[in-house]
Amino acid sequence: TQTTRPQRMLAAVQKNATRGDPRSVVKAIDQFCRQKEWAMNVGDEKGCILDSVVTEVNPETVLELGTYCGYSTVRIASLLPPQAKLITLEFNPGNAAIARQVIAWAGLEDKVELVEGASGDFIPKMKEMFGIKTFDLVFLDHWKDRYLPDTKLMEECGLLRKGSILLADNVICPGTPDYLEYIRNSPRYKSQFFKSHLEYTKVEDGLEKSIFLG
Ligand SMILES: C[C@H](C[C@H]1O[C@@H](n2cnc3c(N)ncnc32)[C@H](O)[C@@H]1O)NC(=O)c1cc(-c2ccc(F)cc2)cc(O)c1O
Ligand SMILES: [Mg+2]
Repeated sequence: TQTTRPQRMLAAVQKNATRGDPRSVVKAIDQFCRQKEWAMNVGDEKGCILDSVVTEVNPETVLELGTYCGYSTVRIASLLPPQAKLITLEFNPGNAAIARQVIAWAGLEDKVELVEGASGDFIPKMKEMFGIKTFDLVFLDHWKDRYLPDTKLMEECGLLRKGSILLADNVICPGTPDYLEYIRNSPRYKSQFFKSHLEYTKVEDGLEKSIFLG
């Protein structure tokens, strides 16, 4: 029977990456996507920008929306301080199952809570489920038309504090026009655009980094 692309990606990790070595997992996925099959990971070019933001923020609490296969989860978790926690939401069960195994191969399962479900259902439950008061960093990489409603939901649920950072993938391609319009014009955010390219291609894309002003 036919395997899925996430399954083939996991097989490449298990074949080419060293257990417990997050950088080798990231490298194996990037090689798979460049040499074998394109996949919608944030990728190596935007991944370096992600790494620099994570390092700068040095967050204790991180929320990732849209785990996919766990590529950005591994990049982020590998840079977190010892007690830090990364909560990642993925509603496709097949993708969640692969992501769990990718995260485990990297040896990062203790830093990551993968929740299988939709962001809209789980964002309001973050406090009760994980005792999280606010998130220091949020990485938005899920359905592009959910960035705006989920940002408003996080505001309403009091999950953002003065200084919380939102980092959004794909603001050019596929694009998140309503989110960009809101976040760039709201007096409650200060935003910065990082020009880059769609993962593994020359197509223009970029990340939007926004700081919540309270
Ligand atoms: C949306 C996906 C990423 C994952 O997000 C999960 N998801 C969704 N909505 C929710 C939710 N509401 N809650 C929890 N999880 C959720 C899903 O199941 C996928 O696994 N990402 C993309 O579609 C994506 C697409 C492209 C892309 C660009 C050019 C093309 F020609 C074709 C595709 C590039 C990217 O960089 C992406 O990130
Ligand atoms: Mg993306």
